[in-house]
Amino acid sequence: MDEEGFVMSNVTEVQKEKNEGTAVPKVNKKETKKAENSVINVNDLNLWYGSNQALYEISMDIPEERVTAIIGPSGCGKSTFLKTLNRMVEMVPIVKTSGSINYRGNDIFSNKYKKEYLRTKVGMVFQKPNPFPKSVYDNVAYGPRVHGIKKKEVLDQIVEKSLKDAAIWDEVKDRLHENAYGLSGGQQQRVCIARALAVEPDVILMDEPTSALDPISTAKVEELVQELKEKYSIVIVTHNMQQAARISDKTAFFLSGELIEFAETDDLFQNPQDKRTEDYITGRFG
Ligand SMILES: Nc1ncnc2c1ncn2[C@@H]1O[C@H](COP(=O)(O)OP(=O)(O)OP(=O)(O)O)[C@@H](O)[C@H]1O
Repeated sequence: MDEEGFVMSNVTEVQKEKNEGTAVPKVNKKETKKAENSVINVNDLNLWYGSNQALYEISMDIPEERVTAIIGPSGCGKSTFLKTLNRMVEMVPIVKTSGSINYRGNDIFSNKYKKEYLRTKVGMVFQKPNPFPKSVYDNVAYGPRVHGIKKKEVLDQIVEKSLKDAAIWDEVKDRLHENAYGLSGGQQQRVCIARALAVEPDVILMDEPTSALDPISTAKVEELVQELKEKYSIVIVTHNMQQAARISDKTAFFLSGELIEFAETDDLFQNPQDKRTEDYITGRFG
């Protein structure tokens, strides 16, 4: 049975309705044959917003050059977990954590570790496209300029390569100096991905990057994710289980701040080991 087939057989009518509006053209999921190395190791992570605990004893290894999906009902801690991986969650001053996260073997919570460096290497793409009110060119050149790159030829090369890697070059190459707000939502999201790529990240965190997009733009971003995993490790939060099944290699199911199950995506959807995972993917709750 093909990928859509198995998902449809597992996802009930309730869930189909929830995913309504996501009649996304089929994406060819690229199979990864490489040996699995991990890029981020999370151990016994707990997180509190003030006195409210949002994450409980999370341990998982994020694989290198693969797509990891985070699924689970609203409020289960998906975004919190994602934003902890590059310490953006600490922008909320009441946040406290315990446990460890190592990025390429380095403890990201260590005083010696620079958050700015971490956020360059572990970049983020948000739910709603959020270009700066600047030209397409200046959006993509922003990060490299902050890192001190001034030469026009070098910036030109970075901008072109990043836009090509984000599969948007052909659509914007004649509009580089127009305001990015003039692009469609789907184009803006790919410019935001290009902006993230321009500082040469290693890991890309995506927080529901297609939830504000129409099905065609969603398919383009999903295809792009398949291209990007050749070079980058991707972690994507999605509400949409069909999307997780379409594009991810591994899936983590979160519930009430706990990691319930983390497995190869096909295994998690076809043969969930935990009853709570099964109930969720068959639409019994959430
Ligand atoms: N800035 C914040 N201050 C206080 N509590 C927060 C904050 N952000 C999130 N929380 C709490 O942390 C818990 C997890 O929220 P989080 O946004 O990570 O869940 P989620 O699974 O991403 O939800 P959704 O799918 O609705 O986006 C929730 O109980 C939420 O109320």
